[in-house]
Amino acid sequence: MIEINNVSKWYGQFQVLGECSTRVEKGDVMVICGPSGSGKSTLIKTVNGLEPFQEGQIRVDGISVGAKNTDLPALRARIGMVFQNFELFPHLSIRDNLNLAQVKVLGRSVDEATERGLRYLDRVGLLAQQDKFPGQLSGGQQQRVAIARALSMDPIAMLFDEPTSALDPEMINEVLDVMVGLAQEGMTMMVVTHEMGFARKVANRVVFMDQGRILEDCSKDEFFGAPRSERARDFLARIIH
Ligand SMILES: Nc1ncnc2c1ncn2[C@@H]1O[C@H](COP(=O)(O)OP(=O)(O)OP(=O)(O)O)[C@@H](O)[C@H]1O
Repeated sequence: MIEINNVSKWYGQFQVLGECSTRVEKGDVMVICGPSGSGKSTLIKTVNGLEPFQEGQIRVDGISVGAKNTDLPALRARIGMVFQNFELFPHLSIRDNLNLAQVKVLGRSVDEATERGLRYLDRVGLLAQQDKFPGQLSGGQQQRVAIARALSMDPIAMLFDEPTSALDPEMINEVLDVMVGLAQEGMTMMVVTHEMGFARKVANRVVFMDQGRILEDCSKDEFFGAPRSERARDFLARIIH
């Protein structure tokens, strides 16, 4: 469903991604982990066209990403993305945050968009908040709205870029619980996270990155059991106590 082939990217002389290749099949839950600055966010953002790259190819459900004529709105309608900082529109109500892209990108009527948006808002437990504005919600609630907004576009896959790292500790689980539910329902997911508990619980694949390279691309059991690279062993030793 998502195919990343030999993708390289440079900022000037600095190579942020080096010949990265991996594949995500339907129903995969891939956790991407690695030290700070290893290129995880950059890699995930190349998948929906947010980060251009100089070499390699990416294909998402048959759409070629990075090619000059990529249909970015079509791509982003198929792939849901959830960011560290929620990226909700502060001046719009929660209901309108959920409606906007459905109406503008998918051409749904406001009634249809509202009906779908509220269904997903209910699913993340926030139906009662529909008239509020993002600033009136907690960080964990805002992130759940961001997930509901992405789901209301009927994505074929969801990308999560450190979705809990801007949250206070007591709010992390409410967001992870929604993500665990999605994974268990079979949603295809790529998740950049430091939450190794989440990875152990629901990932079926783990990619470990270091200095822009993919050093491990294996099953969860292989990764947590016996990672091949010394860098991954060091990383696990440092983050798992
Ligand atoms: N616009 C930019 N210009 C120059 N360098 C950049 C730019 N954006 C990111 N980088 C660098 O690219 C490297 C990879 O960044 P990236 O955010 O992808 O890493 P990451 O693994 O997601 O890190 P973290 O876990 O800290 O979020 C870092 O060294 C970062 O400083």
